[in-house]
Amino acid sequence: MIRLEGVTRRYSSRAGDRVALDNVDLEIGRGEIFGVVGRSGAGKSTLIRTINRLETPDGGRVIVDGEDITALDAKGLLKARRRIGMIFQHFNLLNSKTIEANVAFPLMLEGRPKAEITARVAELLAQLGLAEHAKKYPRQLSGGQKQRVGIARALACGPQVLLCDEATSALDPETTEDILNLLDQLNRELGLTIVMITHQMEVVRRVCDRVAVLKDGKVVETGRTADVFLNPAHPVTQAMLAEDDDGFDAAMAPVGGQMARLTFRGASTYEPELSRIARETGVDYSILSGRISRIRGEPCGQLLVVFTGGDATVAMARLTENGVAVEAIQKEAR
Ligand SMILES: Nc1ncnc2c1ncn2[C@@H]1O[C@H](COP(=O)(O)OP(=O)(O)OP(=O)(O)O)[C@@H](O)[C@H]1O
Repeated sequence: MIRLEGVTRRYSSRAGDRVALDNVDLEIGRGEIFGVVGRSGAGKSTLIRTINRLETPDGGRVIVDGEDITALDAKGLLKARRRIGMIFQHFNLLNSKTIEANVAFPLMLEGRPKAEITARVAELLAQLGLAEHAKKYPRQLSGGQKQRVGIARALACGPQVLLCDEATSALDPETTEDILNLLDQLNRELGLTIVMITHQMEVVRRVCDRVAVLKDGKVVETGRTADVFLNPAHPVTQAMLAEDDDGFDAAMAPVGGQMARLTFRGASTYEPELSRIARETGVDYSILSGRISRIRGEPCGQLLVVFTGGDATVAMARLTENGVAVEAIQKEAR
């Protein structure tokens, strides 16, 4: 659905040249929810803005639904943008206009007939639970309601793609959950392809099918969210996930024995494999840290344990045979 091929974007300033995107290749499938994460300044905003050409790349191509966005003239670009909606961290609503006028705005720009606009706006406001707010102004709404208006406006022209620029970063956790549920629902019901940039790992864990990690304008890691989050390969991914976790430092644990990280996925998450195998092999274990959660709906758990007594190597082999991913950790090496 969306393909970035060798996309490069440079900025020049008095302080010197800066490469915000460095030869980025990325493929996002139709109907996917795709997350882009990275530290501040990694190039996330620049990347998402090349998809609707709010940023024009210096090199490379951006293909959306078979069309080269980078090659379009002004008229072609306007047309293409109807297929690509966007929402923002601070909503970017027109504060002097009512909610219904905000949602009507892109349809008016398109010159649609008045009766059609009225009907479409009513439909969108009802769909997003905003009907009772139609005559209000943005300042009279909460952050979550404002983001719903942003989504209604972004959907007005019936896009295939929705770009979300830190769409939940200004919202409290409960409202974030509400907006993520809504995006999830729109993805399923409309088949909408969603690209979201965020610094909130929890947002990716909750809704993204796949994720890309950016560092210094380069994609350093990409894959299915569960694969990347349970087994992060790049140091920046590892660091961002560790900050998001409880910050537990295994090296500080005052225990001897064989330390291991165990990863359970799918149904095995709920099976008592560890205690069964410990009993059968005669090892003892202490749990140093643990987390059981869902990543994009898939149950998964990760435990950091120390095996003492018995033969830890046998216990780890048995766990592996039973579908648990086992990573032995050399304490000194951490
Ligand atoms: N208009 C601009 N002019 C000059 N440099 C820019 C401009 N926009 C972005 N940059 C630089 O490009 C790099 C990438 O910026 P970008 O905003 O894409 O990163 P980001 O990952 O979205 O960061 P943040 O999470 O802080 O928003 C940064 O070094 C930034 O300073």
